[in-house]
Amino acid sequence: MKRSSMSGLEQMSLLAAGKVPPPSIALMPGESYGTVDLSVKLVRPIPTGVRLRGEGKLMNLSRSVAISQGRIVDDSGKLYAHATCTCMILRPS
Ligand SMILES: CC(C)(COP(=O)(O)OP(=O)(O)OC[C@H]1O[C@@H](n2cnc3c(N)ncnc32)[C@H](O)[C@@H]1OP(=O)(O)O)[C@@H](O)C(=O)NCCC(=O)NCCSC(=O)Cc1ccccc1
Repeated sequence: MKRSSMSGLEQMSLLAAGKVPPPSIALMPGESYGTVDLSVKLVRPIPTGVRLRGEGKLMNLSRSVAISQGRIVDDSGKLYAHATCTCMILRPS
């Protein structure tokens, strides 16, 4: 069956992958992060065959928590989905 749009899970995966810049760019050697929360809003179906762009921004970085936002847009800037992600910074003890 030929599909005309992406599933919610596919869109979420795209957003999760696109939660760029990941907190890792702000991490020191030896540090890592774990995703605590990922909130996704799918505002219109994504048709197949459309070129999309994933955009991400690190909104805030505290000692223990990184908050980033991501969005999926097409070439004209039309918004398809956006997400907010909260990650815990994990430091070696
Ligand atoms: C339907 C709603 C949740 C709410 O919209 P509303 O508050 O009623 O606002 P409004 O009417 O202003 O429309 C806003 C934009 O949405 C578009 N559109 C609206 N209805 C339909 C439709 N029946 N079919 C296609 N497109 C529709 C509409 O053209 C407009 O886009 P445009 O400005 O012309 O480019 C919308 O945000 C949406 O489809 N999100 C993505 C959901 C998704 O992909 N989930 C992934 C899992 S798949 C799933 O869940 C199954 C499912 C898929 C689609 C629908 C139902 C079930």
